[in-house]
Amino acid sequence: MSDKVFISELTAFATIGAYDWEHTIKQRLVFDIEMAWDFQRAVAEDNVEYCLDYAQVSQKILDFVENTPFKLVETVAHKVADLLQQEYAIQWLRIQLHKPKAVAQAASVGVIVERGRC
Ligand SMILES: Nc1nc2c(c(=O)[nH]1)N=C([C@H](O)[C@@H](O)CO)CN2
Repeated sequence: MSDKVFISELTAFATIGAYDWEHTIKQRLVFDIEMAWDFQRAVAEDNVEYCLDYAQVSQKILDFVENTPFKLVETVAHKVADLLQQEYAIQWLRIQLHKPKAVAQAASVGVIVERGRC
């Protein structure tokens, strides 16, 4: 199966950082996510009920990330991957998580987490 749903540049304002001062502010986290999903039934019935609903997935991530304090971007990426695999029957997913202003000289920094098989 090679059908995928993606969410690009999903932006959350989160309490995130390894240092104490970072827990007094909100910082931007940006997610690029790809998720394997078999489109067969959704296409056959042309019905969103059988889709992996990108709007619902986006809201679930934002609700979680914007209401939970984290130290590391690694923790955010792992917990979001866990959340998605618990909530949806996703066989494979890839999350690229950016913390855009964390290194002044870099366009962006962050982590990539991949789960399952495509
Ligand atoms: N691999 C990581 N390195 C760093 C992280 C992180 O979450 N993962 N975080 C920081 C600080 O929070 C930084 O973003 C702010 O100075 C440093 N390195």
